[in-house]
Amino acid sequence: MNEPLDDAARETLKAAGWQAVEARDAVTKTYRFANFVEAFGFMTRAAIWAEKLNHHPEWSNVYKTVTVTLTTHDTGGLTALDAKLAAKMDKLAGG
Ligand SMILES: C[C@H](O)[C@H](O)[C@H]1CNC2=NC(N)=NC(=O)C2=N1
Repeated sequence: MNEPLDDAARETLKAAGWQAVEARDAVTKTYRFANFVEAFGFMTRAAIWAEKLNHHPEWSNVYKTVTVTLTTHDTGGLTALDAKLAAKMDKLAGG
């Protein structure tokens, strides 16, 4: 779980719309929802999963958009935990 993410898993993230962040080993995605309640509902559900996985996003919300950055702080880069949380968030966002 704590090894750097392999190339295949990085490709999977890219294909799912997660973009590489410049100057650090992280990925980012902006979700756009119908309204603020949908956006905040997503964050609430994602937060419960993040706590369950003990893996937490860097994120921000402006009205109906939620911008998420994922990386593993303990290792300073992407790991399987980020791939797992990314997939979970995509599912919760309906994607
Ligand atoms: C002690 C605890 O397991 C760690 O601080 C966890 C909590 N959540 C985390 N979240 C993320 N994104 N990266 C981490 O390295 C991390 N570490």
